[in-house]
Amino acid sequence: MTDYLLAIDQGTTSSRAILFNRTGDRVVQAQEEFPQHFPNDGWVEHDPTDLWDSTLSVCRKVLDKAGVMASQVASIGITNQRETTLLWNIETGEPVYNAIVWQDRRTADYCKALEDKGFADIVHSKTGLLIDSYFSATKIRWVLQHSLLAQQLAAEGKLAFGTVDSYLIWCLTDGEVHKTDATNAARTMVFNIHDQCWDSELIQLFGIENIIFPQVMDSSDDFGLVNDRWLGAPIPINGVAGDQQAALVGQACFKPGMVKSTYGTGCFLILNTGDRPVVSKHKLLTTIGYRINGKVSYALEGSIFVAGATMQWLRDGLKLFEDASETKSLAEQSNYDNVYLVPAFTGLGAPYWDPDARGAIVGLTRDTGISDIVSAGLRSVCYQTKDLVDAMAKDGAEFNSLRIDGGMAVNDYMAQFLSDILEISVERPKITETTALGVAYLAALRIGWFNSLDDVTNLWLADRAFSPLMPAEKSQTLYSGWLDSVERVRTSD
Ligand SMILES: Nc1ncnc2c1ncn2[C@@H]1O[C@H](COP(=O)(O)OP(=O)(O)O)[C@@H](O)[C@H]1O
Ligand SMILES: O=P(O)(O)OC[C@H](O)CO
Repeated sequence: MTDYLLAIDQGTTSSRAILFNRTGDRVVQAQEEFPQHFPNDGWVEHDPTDLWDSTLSVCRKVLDKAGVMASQVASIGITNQRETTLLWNIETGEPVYNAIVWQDRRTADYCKALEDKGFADIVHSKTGLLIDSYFSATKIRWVLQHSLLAQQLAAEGKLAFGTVDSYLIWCLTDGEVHKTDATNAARTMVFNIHDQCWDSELIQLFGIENIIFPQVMDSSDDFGLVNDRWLGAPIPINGVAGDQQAALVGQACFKPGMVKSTYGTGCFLILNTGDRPVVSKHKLLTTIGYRINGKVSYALEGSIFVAGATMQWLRDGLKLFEDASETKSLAEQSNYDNVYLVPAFTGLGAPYWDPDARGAIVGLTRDTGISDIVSAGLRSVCYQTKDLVDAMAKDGAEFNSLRIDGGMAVNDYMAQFLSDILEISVERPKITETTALGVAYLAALRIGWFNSLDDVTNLWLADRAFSPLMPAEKSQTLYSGWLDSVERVRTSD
């Protein structure tokens, strides 16, 4: 009897596997962190072997812990950090360079030059994205320019590109399958989100021809069989989605106007816009929410590069506490409102898009203490969310509740302050690992465990709702202090 779904969540700082049962309950979970490499200012890399080894290891661990055999797993779903770029030999699987991570800013100058030459409109109209080093295309170009092996393989027609999902699918199927899904493809800056195909004009613009791009599938589809040597049985892969889009599914945001915000390493606010790709005038991204049975649901996205990563920096860099779970009680001890932490460690994302900005702590006085800085760190995530919500409002999207999830969402101080600053209700679901849950649902849909997305809607359960408690006037004063602080670190308009 195949009673389980295995969700793989390959994130920026850790790989996780979660085993779910038929009703979407989490049975067992395993997680492994892996090293981050920062070879230069603004550069962030992962060793592809770490991504693969940690993924395989957590899959084996969950099966082991649960006492479940691979033959009892009906299907696998893969969700992943998006945009992160890998290039490998399609015949041997040997990567030609480290994975260049979404946060990496090494191609910022090249992106600026493209903008100056007037290419922003064509890129935006085809991909829904702004020209930025965040996305895969210019990372691919960088590897091609700096790796002789990559050039040689490209010339021989053997150089494969993929985001993390494709690389893991390639590894899991022992090189049999080179596929991705539409949500991941939509983050590469060479995928036409209207025609649903790789765009040859953009591929030429970025000078990344002669590369083998993965076949683009629905998010709920057939992605091949895991080779039985890895887990002990040939399990099919039936769900694939970028982690932020998987969270949209896990949060059951299926109606146009529904919105979720996921707080992991970064924070990503995604609004479902239905079958209509909405074009932002305020530097938000148009992207694909999910594609099921060939039907695309579009979304509007605001991307913040640093959310939970601020907590990691306060813990590992400043050594202010030992565990992120201490931050709630620390922040509650703070009596100061005027300390602001602007976590622009790798520039600022939406709606500023300023890759050269760097972080700052503003408003320090002689008696500022650890609790004030921790509280400023948690609040910075809420202020940044408000930046996104305001940008969406200017684009005509107003909403009166927001569903939150991700590692940071368990923090009640953060959730309450978020509600206060946004002046709307903030809802937290019972399962905050909605990313893994979402991709498990996508797999379940494909294998017939669910008939439609309505089944997912029926499973969504609230844990707690937070309503605004702060007087609106105070909330607005605090936010204007944030805007002033951001102005101090910005390098461009
Ligand atoms: N109780 C907490 N309060 C605040 N931040 C937290 C808490 N628990 C975890 N985090 C932060 O959440 C992040 C982990 O979330 P996760 O969704 O696993 O991220 P990712 O998928 O990006 O690796 C870390 O950056 C961590 O610092
Ligand atoms: O690793 P996360 O959860 O912060 O997600 C990373 C995003 O997918 C980057 O776009």
